[in-house]
This record gives sequence, C-alpha cells and structure tokens, in this order.
Amino acid sequence: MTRKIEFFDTTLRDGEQTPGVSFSIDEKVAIAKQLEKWGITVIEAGFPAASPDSFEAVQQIARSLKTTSVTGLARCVISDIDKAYEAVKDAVHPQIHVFIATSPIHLQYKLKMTEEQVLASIKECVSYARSKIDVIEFSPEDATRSDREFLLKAVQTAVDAGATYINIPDTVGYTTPAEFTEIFTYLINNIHSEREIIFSPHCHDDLGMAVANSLAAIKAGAGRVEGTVNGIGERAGNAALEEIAVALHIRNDFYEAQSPLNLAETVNTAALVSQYSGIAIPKNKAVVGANAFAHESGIHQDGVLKNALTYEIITPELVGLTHNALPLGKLSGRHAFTEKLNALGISYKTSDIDTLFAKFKRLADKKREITDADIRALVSGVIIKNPTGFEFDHVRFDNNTDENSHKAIVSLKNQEDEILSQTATGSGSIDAIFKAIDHFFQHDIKLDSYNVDAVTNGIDAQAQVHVTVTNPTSQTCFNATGSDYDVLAASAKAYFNANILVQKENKQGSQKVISAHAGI
Ligand SMILES: CC(=O)SCCNC(=O)CCNC(=O)[C@H](O)C(C)(C)COP(=O)(O)OP(=O)(O)OC[C@H]1O[C@@H](n2cnc3c(N)ncnc32)[C@H](O)[C@@H]1OP(=O)(O)O
Ligand SMILES: CC(C)C(=O)C(=O)O
Repeated sequence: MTRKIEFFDTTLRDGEQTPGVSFSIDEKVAIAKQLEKWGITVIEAGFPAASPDSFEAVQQIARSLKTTSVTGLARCVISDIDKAYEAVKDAVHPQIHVFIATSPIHLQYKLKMTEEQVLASIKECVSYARSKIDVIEFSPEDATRSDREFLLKAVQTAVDAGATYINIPDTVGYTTPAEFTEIFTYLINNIHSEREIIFSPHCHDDLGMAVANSLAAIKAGAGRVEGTVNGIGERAGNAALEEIAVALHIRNDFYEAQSPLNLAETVNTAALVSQYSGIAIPKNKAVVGANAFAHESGIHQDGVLKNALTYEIITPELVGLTHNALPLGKLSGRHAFTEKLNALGISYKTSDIDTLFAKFKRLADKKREITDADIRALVSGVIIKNPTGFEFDHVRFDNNTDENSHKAIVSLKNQEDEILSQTATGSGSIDAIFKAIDHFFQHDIKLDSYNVDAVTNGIDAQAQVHVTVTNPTSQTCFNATGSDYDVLAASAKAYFNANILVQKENKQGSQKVISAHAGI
C-alpha cells in the first residue's frame, strides 16, 4: 500500500540560513505561493522572533495562502512562542514548531542546562504552544548526537505535552541511512500515545547524505519529511525536496510512499528559488540541473535513440521541462508572451505587463530564440521591486581615456523616470562600473566573488552574473544576481542588487543612501 508523505518546506527559514541568502518579504510571499502551487503540505515561513521583517513575512504568508499549512519556528522560550502564534494565527491551517537541543554537547556548552531542565522546558513550552494552537511540531535539535534513551524521554515529554509531529533533526549532517533507520525504528516503536504521532526527518548535507537519510527515515515509517528547494540551507544545506519527491515517484516499488507534489511544477519552483536566493543550480544537480537529461557519450546516445529507458529513469516532462510548444521570438505578441509567463508559473501584476513586454521585445531583437530560462531571467527585477524605488537603467563608457583606464557612466532611474548617473574610472570595465555604483551608496562593501554564466547555450546567450559581497559593518555576506544580454549591464545589475541588500541590512532610508547627479 502506498502511503502519502507530508512535505514540509523550510526554504524560507532554514534555506534563508544559507550564507549570503536574504529574501525580501515580497520574494518570500512569491516563493510561498509557488510552493503552494507545487503541492507542499506545510511551509515553515520563518522564525518570527528573529526580527520584525521575519515576523512580517510569516504573517503575510499566513494571510496569503489558501490551502497550505503555515508554521513558524520558536525556541523553548515563551516570548518566541507568542511571536510565532501572532505571526501564523491567521493562516487557514496554522502550526507552531518548537525546538530545543538534546545532545550532551549542546546541553553543556550552548544551553548550559541539565537534562532535567531541558525536559521541564519542553513540557512547559510545548503545552504553552498547544494551549494556543492545535497542531504543534517538536524538534529535539541535534537528535542524532543525543543519547537514545534521553532522546526518547524528550520526545515522549513533547508528545505528552500535546505535540502531534515529532521532527528528528540531523542538525549537523552526522548520521547515516542505516543509523537513521535504527533511530526512527526505536522512537516509533517506543513512543506511547493515544493520538496518532507523525515522525519526520530534517536532514543536513554535511556528509552528502541528506536525501539518502531522509529517504531511509521514510522507509522506516516517517509520515512527513522536511527539506528545502534545491537543498539550500545552513552550511552544506538541507535535503533537497525535489530529489526526495522524484525518488519516491521513481522508486515507489521500494518506498511504497508518494509525495503530494505536482511534479510538473518542480522546474518552475527550483528556478524561482535559484533566482531569489542568488544561488545557481549546479549543472550536474539531480532532477533540476541543466545536465540532468543530457546524454553526451556515444554508447549512451545510441541507447537513448533506440529506447530512452536504457539510460533515462526520469523524463524531463515529469519535472516540468516540457518541449517548447510555444517558441517565442521577435514576432511574438502580447498574448503569446503572457501565455508563456502563465505556463512558467510566473505571477505578475497586469500593470507590469507593458514593462515586461518591452523588455522581451528588446531582447528578441538581439536574440533569435527566446527560451524559458531567458524569460525567467528577463522578469527578475520587474516582478519584485527593490525597496529603494531606484532601478538600474544603463551603463556606457567614455572612450576618451587612455588605454589603461576605463571610465564608466552608470545610470539609475527613479520612480519619476528621472535618470541619475555616477561616473568612475577603473583599471578595467567591471572595476569602473562597480566604483560608479559605489558612488550611489553611502556605505562601503567588499566584493568577495564575481562569476559570469550564460543563461542558455549559444553565442547570443544572455549573461547571468553572480556576486557575493560582505557588509563591513556586520560582516554579513550577501549573494545577488543580474541578467542581461550585455555582460557589463548584467554585472552592474548584480552589484547594484547586492548594494540594495547591504543597504537594507543597514536600515538606512533609501533617499539618504542613493546619492546621484541627474542627467550626467
Ligand atoms: C539548528 C537551527 O537552524 S536553529 C535556528 C537558527 N536560526 C536562528 O538563529 C535565527 C536567527 N537568530 C536570531 O535572530 C537570534 O539568534 C535570536 C533572536 C533568535 C536570539 O537572539 P539573542 O536573544 O540575542 O540570543 P543569541 O542568538 O545571542 O543566543 C541564543 C540564546 O538562545 C538560547 N537557545 C538556543 N536555542 C534554544 C532553544 N531551542 N530553546 C531555548 N533557548 C535556546 C541559547 O542558549 C542562547 O541563550 P543565552 O543567551 O542564555 O546564552
Ligand atoms: C530547528 C531544527 C529543526 C533545525 O533546523 C535543525 O536542527 O537543523
């Protein structure tokens, strides 16, 4: 008999703990809506006590979703639980996720608590959360490095206090599939409750086993699984939900379990998260990587031509990589263009269509075939507006300089459509552009990395630039991307977007920060 496994997505909470990732509230809401379309059961929308922005994001998501459950994370701290409750209470199906560590190393050095104090705290906090909301999940953090008997006591205490879901985190990615199977079997067989208790794994990828460990837990009886889109998350990341879902689908014979996901929305979901997180999907990534369906060597190609099943266990169609039934080009009209946005699951405001369509036509004039990846790159920056009200407009060069220096003029457009420009000289084009952008902002940022990629194959491909910068005030790093047909403009967009993230962290008013001279 096939069991239906609940999918718990923590892209917006643990995923945002990825170094350099910072989603805006609008981006979080857009991702949450796509996760709902994908069929996710529960979205962990954030850690409401962490900051006012986290709280607001969880609240907006709770109020926006129609069917999906929304949860917020809380420490075993009453004020965290109050914040989580306030943030999720308007959701159609609200939940609260309470956690505290149970491993000796966390108790001794981090919490400075005894086992008895931890059990008392679980009892107090889970019952308090349960007095506010019906559905409570409890996580014994660092469960896989905890003493088994104490782990069972902690879990039993949470169940007795009213938790329905018990999540077993492999917080530091330490366990193995065989060991995790033993842990799940031990807990499931020894827990006592009159109510049905649902167990779930929450795995990290430090040893590259997050997906394998999650699948082992499902095989051992877990009814829910936690993870993120594209496996983003703290350190080496979390278990990639798209990989777990496809593994359950393809190996249903073995797992006898299925995901609730609409797998055809997988590529759209992965692309959206990649775009807003600024983390490119590796070409060789399972399920959604660009090479996942490419067959290079002769023997493989021969086999696939004779029968695709020889080397292809997943079809591109399964995950939403459909044959381009509606190719777009410079002669396409608005109807075809909006049809394509809908097919790609891109949500837009009707008022943005003119801008998007104009951008599309400009690109189509330069590029023969416009692919789905081009469309996704093209809409970024229009759908989600940055909070400054300024947007990158263009970059040009003053050629009247000597051959060893480059003079860039970077122009931004404000909400009144006025062009504001800054000029700078540098040893190379990128140096000059980034210095000109620095003049707009009253903060210094450190450029840690700069990478250029092509959105699609071919000599006329759009460029996608990824930058990582550090805010010297807080030492926080941020990723940002920019796409354009012109690699210099893509670089300027990426660096401008990175500056916006730093500015947001420094919480200065936009008008104060952007300084520019009009019309240079
Ligand atoms: C494994 C995980 O992914 S856990 C989730 C990680 N996510 C985050 O940390 C979100 C971002 N964090 C934050 O914004 C902040 O850390 C806050 C707002 C949560 C707390 O900030 P602060 O009150 O300044 O505390 P700080 O972060 O310095 O230290 C954490 C404190 O919480 C305690 N703590 C940690 N986990 C728990 C828990 N589950 N239950 C109770 N207390 C806990 C620590 O022992 C420490 O207590 P101490 O101050 O008495 O030593
Ligand atoms: C809060 C818990 C579930 C967590 O993120 C972890 O332990 O990794």
